[in-house]
Amino acid sequence: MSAILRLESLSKQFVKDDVGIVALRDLTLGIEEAGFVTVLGRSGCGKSTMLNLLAGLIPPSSGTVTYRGEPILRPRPEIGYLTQSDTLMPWRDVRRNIEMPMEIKGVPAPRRRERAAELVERVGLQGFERHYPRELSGGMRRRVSLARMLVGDPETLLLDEPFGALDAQLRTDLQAELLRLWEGSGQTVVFVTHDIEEALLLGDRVVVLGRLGRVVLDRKTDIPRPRAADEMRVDPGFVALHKEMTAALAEGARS
Ligand SMILES: Nc1ncnc2c1ncn2[C@@H]1O[C@H](COP(=O)(O)OP(=O)(O)OP(=O)(O)O)[C@@H](O)[C@H]1O
Repeated sequence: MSAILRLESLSKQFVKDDVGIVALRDLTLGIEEAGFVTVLGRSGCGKSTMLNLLAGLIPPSSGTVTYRGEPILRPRPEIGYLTQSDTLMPWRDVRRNIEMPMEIKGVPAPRRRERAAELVERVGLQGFERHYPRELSGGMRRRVSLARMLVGDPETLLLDEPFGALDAQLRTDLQAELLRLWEGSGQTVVFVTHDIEEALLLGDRVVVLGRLGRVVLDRKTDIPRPRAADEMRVDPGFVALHKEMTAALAEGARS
């Protein structure tokens, strides 16, 4: 397997009030280029810590994280990261939030405008360019965050429960939009969730993490796309995978 991202014997320990908290212990995982991998795990098993390490936001306590064979020591422009909570700037409107990564890179204003307009269209926010985050719904804010992540054309996308706080219908819509944006793009996606159905509907490979990031199950799913949730729920193959994931999550919580 040619892994674009590789975690090798990775451990992460935090220190809080002089007490060590182990978040990940000895995690080894390779992520293939252009694939859609979902990482499934209960709350607290170290999923966000793993993404923060992949994003180069925090250093490992031991072990290595590499991207195309190079150690990840700081955030890289090739890797986009969509965190669980909103990090939009409240004082910037939609367009200027989307333009922000380009501003940091020093892209000239006309090019920024043009690129932001493309992204606004891709995520379906036409007409809202001059709105501020507080004037948008939760789903729209997620779209802005998605657009801001995509604006620099990252090769790899890290998404941390990006649609967790949304209602079921909106979540389904945004999942479909994400797949539409990803399909044929050649981008590598690592999508973290604690929802089994979401993991199976989106990923081609599901990695189930247990306590301290232990890999309990690592499974290629081979479910043909498109995958409609209502059809999948009655599909025997999907139901069997769902059961397998449920058992893996339960096992991960035990040990
Ligand atoms: N900055 C930090 N300082 C101290 N402890 C931390 C820090 N970040 C994470 N932890 C601890 O590391 C463990 C793993 O946390 P992490 O956020 O990675 O889990 P998670 O699987 O993403 O959880 P959730 O699904 O609830 O977001 C937890 O015990 C958490 O309290």
